[in-house]
Amino acid sequence: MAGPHFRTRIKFCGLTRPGDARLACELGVDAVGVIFAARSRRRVAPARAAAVRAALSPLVTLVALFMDNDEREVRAAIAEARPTLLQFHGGEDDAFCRHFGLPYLKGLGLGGARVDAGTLRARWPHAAGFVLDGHAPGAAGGSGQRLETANIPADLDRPWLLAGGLDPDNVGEAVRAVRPWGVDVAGGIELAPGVKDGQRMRRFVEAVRAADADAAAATIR
Ligand SMILES: O=C(O)c1ccccc1NCC(=O)[C@H](O)[C@H](O)COP(=O)(O)O
Repeated sequence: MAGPHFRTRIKFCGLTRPGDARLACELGVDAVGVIFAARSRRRVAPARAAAVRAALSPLVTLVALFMDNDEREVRAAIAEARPTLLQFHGGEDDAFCRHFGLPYLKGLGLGGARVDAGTLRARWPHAAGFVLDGHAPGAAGGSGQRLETANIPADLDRPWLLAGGLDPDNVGEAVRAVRPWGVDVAGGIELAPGVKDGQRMRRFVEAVRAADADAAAATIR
Protein backbone atom coordinates (compact mmCIF):
# COMPACT_ATOMS: atom_id res chain seq x y z
CA MET A 1 0.00 0.00 0.00
CA ALA A 2 1.52 3.31 -1.11
CA GLY A 3 1.99 5.83 1.71
CA PRO A 4 0.62 9.39 1.92
CA HIS A 5 3.62 10.82 0.09
CA PHE A 6 3.47 8.44 -2.88
CA ARG A 7 3.19 10.09 -6.30
CA THR A 8 2.16 8.11 -9.36
CA ARG A 9 4.83 8.66 -12.04
CA ILE A 10 3.69 9.74 -15.48
CA LYS A 11 5.31 8.88 -18.82
CA PHE A 12 4.08 10.49 -22.01
CA CYS A 13 5.17 8.30 -24.91
CA GLY A 14 5.52 8.79 -28.64
CA LEU A 15 6.39 12.47 -28.63
CA THR A 16 7.62 13.85 -31.95
CA ARG A 17 7.48 17.62 -31.39
CA PRO A 18 9.70 19.73 -29.09
CA GLY A 19 6.74 21.97 -28.17
CA ASP A 20 4.84 18.98 -26.81
CA ALA A 21 7.92 18.06 -24.77
CA ARG A 22 8.11 21.56 -23.28
CA LEU A 23 4.44 21.40 -22.26
CA ALA A 24 4.90 17.92 -20.76
CA CYS A 25 7.67 19.33 -18.56
CA GLU A 26 5.55 22.31 -17.51
CA LEU A 27 2.79 19.88 -16.50
CA GLY A 28 5.21 17.96 -14.28
CA VAL A 29 5.46 14.76 -16.28
CA ASP A 30 8.31 12.51 -15.14
CA ALA A 31 9.35 10.97 -18.46
CA VAL A 32 8.97 11.51 -22.18
CA GLY A 33 9.30 8.63 -24.65
CA VAL A 34 10.58 8.83 -28.22
CA ILE A 35 9.98 5.79 -30.39
CA PHE A 36 12.34 4.13 -32.87
CA ALA A 37 10.24 1.01 -33.44
CA ALA A 38 9.74 0.44 -37.17
CA ARG A 39 6.14 -0.60 -36.56
CA SER A 40 5.21 2.63 -34.83
CA ARG A 41 3.15 5.42 -36.37
CA ARG A 42 5.00 7.67 -33.89
CA ARG A 43 8.46 6.68 -35.03
CA VAL A 44 11.08 9.45 -35.14
CA ALA A 45 14.55 9.74 -36.63
CA PRO A 46 17.39 10.15 -34.12
CA ALA A 47 17.82 13.84 -35.05
CA ARG A 48 14.17 14.55 -34.22
CA ALA A 49 14.57 12.66 -30.92
CA ALA A 50 17.56 14.89 -30.14
CA ALA A 51 15.38 17.96 -30.75
CA VAL A 52 12.76 16.59 -28.35
CA ARG A 53 15.49 15.97 -25.80
CA ALA A 54 16.80 19.54 -26.20
CA ALA A 55 13.34 20.82 -25.23
CA LEU A 56 13.22 18.88 -21.96
CA SER A 57 13.71 20.50 -18.57
CA PRO A 58 16.39 19.11 -16.26
CA LEU A 59 15.20 16.12 -14.20
CA VAL A 60 12.73 14.96 -16.87
CA THR A 61 13.80 11.55 -18.20
CA LEU A 62 14.08 10.87 -21.93
CA VAL A 63 13.13 7.27 -22.70
CA ALA A 64 14.21 5.77 -26.05
CA LEU A 65 11.83 3.03 -27.09
CA PHE A 66 12.74 0.11 -29.34
CA MET A 67 10.93 -2.94 -30.63
CA ASP A 68 13.24 -5.58 -32.11
CA ASN A 69 15.51 -2.94 -33.60
CA ASP A 70 18.99 -4.27 -34.38
CA GLU A 71 22.04 -3.29 -32.36
CA ARG A 72 23.25 -0.79 -34.95
CA GLU A 73 19.96 1.10 -34.88
CA VAL A 74 19.89 1.14 -31.09
CA ARG A 75 23.44 2.45 -30.88
CA ALA A 76 22.78 5.17 -33.48
CA ALA A 77 19.68 6.34 -31.64
CA ILE A 78 21.48 6.39 -28.29
CA ALA A 79 24.43 8.31 -29.75
CA GLU A 80 22.24 11.09 -31.13
CA ALA A 81 19.32 11.28 -28.71
CA ARG A 82 21.34 10.52 -25.56
CA PRO A 83 18.45 8.99 -23.57
CA THR A 84 18.83 8.23 -19.88
CA LEU A 85 16.53 5.22 -20.01
CA LEU A 86 15.73 2.62 -22.66
CA GLN A 87 12.52 0.71 -23.22
CA PHE A 88 12.46 -2.53 -25.17
CA HIS A 89 9.00 -3.54 -26.30
CA GLY A 90 9.67 -6.60 -28.45
CA GLY A 91 11.25 -10.02 -28.05
CA GLU A 92 14.53 -8.68 -26.65
CA ASP A 93 16.15 -10.74 -23.89
CA ASP A 94 17.92 -9.42 -20.81
CA ALA A 95 21.39 -9.75 -22.35
CA PHE A 96 20.45 -7.59 -25.34
CA CYS A 97 18.60 -5.02 -23.26
CA ARG A 98 21.51 -4.47 -20.83
CA HIS A 99 24.13 -4.58 -23.58
CA PHE A 100 24.02 -0.80 -24.11
CA GLY A 101 25.04 0.16 -20.61
CA LEU A 102 21.88 2.12 -19.79
CA PRO A 103 19.01 1.20 -17.48
CA TYR A 104 16.07 -0.27 -19.29
CA LEU A 105 12.34 -0.89 -18.95
CA LYS A 106 10.90 -4.03 -20.47
CA GLY A 107 7.59 -3.43 -22.19
CA LEU A 108 5.20 -6.37 -22.30
CA GLY A 109 1.84 -6.87 -23.93
CA LEU A 110 -0.15 -8.97 -21.51
CA GLY A 111 -3.34 -9.09 -23.57
CA GLY A 112 -5.56 -11.66 -21.95
CA ALA A 113 -2.63 -13.52 -20.42
CA ARG A 114 -1.52 -13.59 -16.81
CA VAL A 115 2.17 -13.42 -16.00
CA ASP A 116 3.68 -13.81 -12.56
CA ALA A 117 6.31 -11.59 -11.00
CA GLY A 118 8.76 -14.47 -10.68
CA THR A 119 8.72 -15.02 -14.43
CA LEU A 120 9.42 -11.36 -15.06
CA ARG A 121 12.29 -11.33 -12.56
CA ALA A 122 13.76 -14.51 -14.03
CA ARG A 123 13.55 -13.42 -17.68
CA TRP A 124 14.70 -9.81 -17.21
CA PRO A 125 16.70 -9.79 -13.96
CA HIS A 126 18.42 -6.49 -14.82
CA ALA A 127 15.28 -4.58 -15.84
CA ALA A 128 14.90 -1.34 -13.90
CA GLY A 129 11.16 -1.78 -14.31
CA PHE A 130 8.33 -2.92 -16.56
CA VAL A 131 5.69 -1.39 -18.77
CA LEU A 132 2.65 -3.67 -18.55
CA ASP A 133 0.50 -3.05 -21.59
CA GLY A 134 -2.91 -4.14 -22.76
CA HIS A 135 -2.04 -5.26 -26.28
CA ALA A 136 -1.51 -8.90 -27.23
CA PRO A 137 1.90 -10.48 -26.56
CA GLY A 138 4.22 -9.77 -29.50
CA ALA A 139 2.01 -7.03 -30.93
CA ALA A 140 3.04 -3.38 -31.15
CA GLY A 141 2.27 -0.95 -28.37
CA GLY A 142 0.37 2.26 -28.80
CA SER A 143 -2.67 0.12 -29.50
CA GLY A 144 -5.19 1.80 -27.23
CA GLN A 145 -6.08 -1.59 -25.73
CA ARG A 146 -6.75 -1.55 -21.99
CA LEU A 147 -4.90 -3.93 -19.70
CA GLU A 148 -7.20 -6.26 -17.77
CA THR A 149 -6.29 -5.55 -14.16
CA ALA A 150 -6.74 -9.22 -13.28
CA ASN A 151 -3.62 -9.90 -15.37
CA ILE A 152 -1.36 -7.61 -13.39
CA PRO A 153 1.14 -9.75 -11.49
CA ALA A 154 0.89 -9.47 -7.72
CA ASP A 155 4.01 -8.71 -5.62
CA LEU A 156 5.99 -7.20 -8.49
CA ASP A 157 8.86 -5.77 -6.49
CA ARG A 158 10.12 -3.40 -9.17
CA PRO A 159 8.75 -0.13 -10.58
CA TRP A 160 6.09 -0.79 -13.18
CA LEU A 161 3.90 1.37 -15.37
CA LEU A 162 0.31 0.64 -16.30
CA ALA A 163 -0.16 1.17 -20.04
CA GLY A 164 -2.75 0.67 -22.70
CA GLY A 165 -5.75 2.75 -23.66
CA LEU A 166 -5.37 5.26 -20.83
CA ASP A 167 -6.82 8.73 -21.35
CA PRO A 168 -7.87 11.76 -19.26
CA ASP A 169 -11.31 10.25 -18.63
CA ASN A 170 -10.23 6.81 -17.38
CA VAL A 171 -6.78 7.25 -15.86
CA GLY A 172 -8.08 8.51 -12.50
CA GLU A 173 -10.22 5.43 -12.03
CA ALA A 174 -7.34 3.19 -13.15
CA VAL A 175 -4.95 4.77 -10.64
CA ARG A 176 -7.48 4.47 -7.80
CA ALA A 177 -8.21 0.86 -8.65
CA VAL A 178 -4.70 -0.42 -9.34
CA ARG A 179 -2.33 2.02 -7.59
CA PRO A 180 0.42 1.42 -10.13
CA TRP A 181 3.95 2.79 -9.63
CA GLY A 182 3.36 4.82 -12.79
CA VAL A 183 1.18 5.29 -15.84
CA ASP A 184 2.19 5.43 -19.49
CA VAL A 185 0.15 6.93 -22.31
CA ALA A 186 0.55 7.57 -26.01
CA GLY A 187 -2.74 7.68 -27.92
CA GLY A 188 -5.00 8.96 -25.16
CA ILE A 189 -3.42 12.42 -25.20
CA GLU A 190 -3.21 12.84 -28.97
CA LEU A 191 -4.95 14.60 -31.84
CA ALA A 192 -3.20 12.21 -34.24
CA PRO A 193 -0.34 9.70 -33.87
CA GLY A 194 2.64 11.63 -32.50
CA VAL A 195 0.69 14.91 -32.31
CA LYS A 196 -0.12 15.53 -28.67
CA ASP A 197 -3.10 17.62 -27.52
CA GLY A 198 -2.21 20.12 -24.81
CA GLN A 199 -5.63 20.08 -23.20
CA ARG A 200 -5.67 16.28 -23.03
CA MET A 201 -2.16 16.28 -21.63
CA ARG A 202 -3.17 18.73 -18.90
CA ARG A 203 -6.36 16.85 -18.03
CA PHE A 204 -4.48 13.56 -17.89
CA VAL A 205 -1.98 14.93 -15.35
CA GLU A 206 -4.76 16.55 -13.30
CA ALA A 207 -6.66 13.26 -13.14
CA VAL A 208 -3.61 11.37 -11.90
CA ARG A 209 -2.85 14.03 -9.28
CA ALA A 210 -6.47 14.01 -8.07
CA ALA A 211 -6.33 10.24 -7.64
CA ASP A 212 -3.08 10.55 -5.71
CA ALA A 213 -4.60 13.22 -3.48
CA ASP A 214 -7.57 10.97 -2.72
CA ALA A 215 -5.27 8.08 -1.86
CA ALA A 216 -3.15 10.29 0.40
CA ALA A 217 -6.22 11.61 2.21
CA ALA A 218 -7.41 8.05 2.76
CA THR A 219 -4.12 7.02 4.37
CA ILE A 220 -4.15 10.03 6.71
CA ARG A 221 -7.71 9.49 7.96
O1 LIG B 1 3.20 3.80 -29.19
C1 LIG B 1 3.60 3.20 -30.20
O2 LIG B 1 3.40 3.62 -31.35
C2 LIG B 1 4.40 1.92 -30.06
C3 LIG B 1 4.70 1.16 -31.21
C4 LIG B 1 5.45 -0.02 -31.06
C5 LIG B 1 5.90 -0.43 -29.81
C6 LIG B 1 5.59 0.32 -28.66
C7 LIG B 1 4.82 1.48 -28.78
N1 LIG B 1 4.45 2.22 -27.66
C8 LIG B 1 4.82 1.77 -26.37
C9 LIG B 1 4.32 2.57 -25.24
O3 LIG B 1 4.97 2.60 -24.19
C10 LIG B 1 2.93 3.19 -25.30
O4 LIG B 1 2.93 4.38 -24.53
C11 LIG B 1 1.96 2.19 -24.70
O5 LIG B 1 1.90 1.07 -25.56
C12 LIG B 1 0.57 2.79 -24.49
O6 LIG B 1 0.04 3.21 -25.73
P1 LIG B 1 -1.52 3.75 -25.77
O7 LIG B 1 -2.38 2.52 -25.59
O8 LIG B 1 -1.66 4.40 -27.10
O9 LIG B 1 -1.68 4.71 -24.61
